[in-house]
Amino acid sequence: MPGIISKHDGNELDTVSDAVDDVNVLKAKVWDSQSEFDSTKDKTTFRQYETACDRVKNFYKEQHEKQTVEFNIKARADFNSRTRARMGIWQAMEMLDTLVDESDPDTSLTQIEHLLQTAEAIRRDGKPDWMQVTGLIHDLGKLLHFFGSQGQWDVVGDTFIVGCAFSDKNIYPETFSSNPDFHDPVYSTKCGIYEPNCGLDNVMVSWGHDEYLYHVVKGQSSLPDEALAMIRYHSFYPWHREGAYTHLMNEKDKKALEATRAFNPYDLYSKDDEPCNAEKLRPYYEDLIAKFFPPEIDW
Ligand SMILES: O[C@H]1[C@H](O)[C@@H](O)[C@H](O)[C@@H](O)[C@H]1O
Ligand SMILES: [Fe+2]
Ligand SMILES: [Fe+2]
Repeated sequence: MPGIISKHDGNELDTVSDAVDDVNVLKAKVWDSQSEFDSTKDKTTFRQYETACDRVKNFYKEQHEKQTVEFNIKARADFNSRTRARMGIWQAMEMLDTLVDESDPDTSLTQIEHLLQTAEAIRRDGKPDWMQVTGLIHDLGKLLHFFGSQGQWDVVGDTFIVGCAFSDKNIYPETFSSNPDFHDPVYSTKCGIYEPNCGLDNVMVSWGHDEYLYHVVKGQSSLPDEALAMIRYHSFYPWHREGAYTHLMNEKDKKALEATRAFNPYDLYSKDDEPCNAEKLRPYYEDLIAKFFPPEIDW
């Protein structure tokens, strides 16, 4: 009977794709442990969500409940409907500095510190100019918080895909059961509203600082595609670290994944580096910024 055959095939395919996912997780972990970034650090002390404080736990509970397909469509429409500000990169960094990120268990330093620590770690490893600038700007999308966001749940934190089943590779996966999409007959299926292997350009990654900054930077800088991938996916841990959502990837995304993984250690493990001297570093980074950006851009 065709029904039985297709069900049987489907199950086998699911098992194979789960196995592929598991291999990807292992690869990501091996890659991470071998990454050339500071081998003296104990990397197991970062991202400890089980033992994180209530501030972090409450943040994700709210985010996982409120990031629905409906919200994501509205957020993108709102983004396209207006320009929020016009300013240069350094000014944007200064503006962001007052934000304290509620989702982050690993740093209580200011955002400017985190941006400089990331860029400096990349620079110390002798990586190219464009990657240093990417480190310097990668979290500037958190400016959304000053541009009418509803809270922090639509700005910071790890990202995931909406419109298809929430992966259990997300942190606190049980909290998705409070999201109305969790019970939706289409959104709760493996591919949901998407075609298998449709490519991540064609899916909605939960709205926040990554997606926002990606769109801001794309048309207004000369940064390469790898930099855009690093910006767009740096919070997409279930994908770049845990190997989830591979069934939605296409060929192009393989390069994006490689770039994102190359960037991640600098973002994450620089969080306990010594604080930087912003005014001393400023001339160096202003020169770099000028190589890739005009003096002011639309936000
Ligand atoms: O808490 C952090 C923080 O908000 C980062 O900016 C984001 O990129 C990470 O994914 C998240 O875990
Ligand atoms: Fe980030
Ligand atoms: Fe960051």
